[in-house]
Amino acid sequence: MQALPLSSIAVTHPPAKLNLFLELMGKREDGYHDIDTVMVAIDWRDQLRIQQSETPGVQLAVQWMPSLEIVARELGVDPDSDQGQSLLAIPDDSRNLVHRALVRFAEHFGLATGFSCHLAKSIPAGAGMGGASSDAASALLCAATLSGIPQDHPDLVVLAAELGSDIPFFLGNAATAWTAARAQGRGEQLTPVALTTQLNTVVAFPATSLSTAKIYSESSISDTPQPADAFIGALKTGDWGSIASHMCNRLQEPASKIAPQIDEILKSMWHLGLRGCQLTGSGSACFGLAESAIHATRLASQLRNQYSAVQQRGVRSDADRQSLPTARVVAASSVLVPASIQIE
Ligand SMILES: C[C@@](CO)(OP(=O)(O)O)[C@H](O)COP(=O)(O)OP(=O)(O)OC[C@H]1O[C@@H](n2ccc(N)nc2=O)[C@H](O)[C@@H]1O
Ligand SMILES: Nc1ncnc2c1ncn2[C@@H]1O[C@H](COP(=O)(O)OP(=O)(O)O)[C@@H](O)[C@H]1O
Repeated sequence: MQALPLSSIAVTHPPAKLNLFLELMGKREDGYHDIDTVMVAIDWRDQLRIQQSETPGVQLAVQWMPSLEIVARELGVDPDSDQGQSLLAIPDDSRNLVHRALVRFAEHFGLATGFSCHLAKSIPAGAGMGGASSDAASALLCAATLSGIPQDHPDLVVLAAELGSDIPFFLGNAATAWTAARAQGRGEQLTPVALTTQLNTVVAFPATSLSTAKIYSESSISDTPQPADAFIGALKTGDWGSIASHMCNRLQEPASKIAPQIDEILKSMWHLGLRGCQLTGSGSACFGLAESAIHATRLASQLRNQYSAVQQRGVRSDADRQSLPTARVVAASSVLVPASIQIE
């Protein structure tokens, strides 16, 4: 394969993920936990545009979609406040996983050229939705396409696992078209899981970001950890009620101690009729399953109305925020077709 001309732009739409099941199997000596999790990619997506540049190095520009103001309003935060900054300020330097992924890619493959990219964020950060990991996996695949390196080059998986535990899942989702996968080890040992039905979810992101490392450090391991087998059995039936009743997330307890609004949001989701309501990953986003895509859209709109009523009453103190949380709410389905890379 040949590198594409420098004028080519690779465009793709990295999806978010939800952890339908997450159990902690044990603590490891390297500071990580052995986990058993089942993740599904959903159609809540960022947008990434990458072009090669003559000079080495990575230039990254980041913005929110549809705009910073609209996302801040949905979250009920002032974008200039400390809370707004902590939720909405996405790094555009080497702290961004896209930047790190492209630098590692260029080093590893000995490229003389660099990359210039534009990342439009929609997936909340620090939400347990894997947005940064998905962006990084897409960046590796776009860089490979532009540089004439096959998408199934085995070194890409190695680079992905070095960059973060969740990145191999997104690489597999985009490169080999799986929608759901079981992830074991620290998250990098993947087995695709066939979905027999589309899952329809409502996802709510409370206006708070949680650190993955902090949530793991506050977690505890059950005396009798349950592997994902029974959950995967339920998933294979395609019956959303049975799937919902086998879901669990061992990180929910430590996350809701740090962010009590998680419990409030889960309660309001349950009252609306969503099932299997739980935290995704290390949070703070919560989700529940709905019977159909239409049902999910209707419930998402009802939930959004509840939270916007809270915002219109002008509730702003921290205590009020906890008892009457605000959240960004989206109806999202499991993706049937992975994000392709278009060349412009
Ligand atoms: C919890 C999960 C569930 O899918 O997702 P998120 O909530 O982050 O989206 C993942 O395990 C997160 O994976 P990822 O976000 O890639 O984590 P990493 O960057 O590899 O690790 C961040 C930190 O989390 C802790 N960590 C991570 C993974 C793991 N299996 N055990 C851990 O103890 C470690 O302290 C590590 O330093
Ligand atoms: N491309 C990116 N998009 C969003 N956040 C990023 C990105 N790269 C690095 N970050 C940083 O990583 C943090 C967590 O990323 P995210 O994937 O949202 O976390 P998680 O899924 O673990 O909750 C963010 O708070 C942000 O500071």
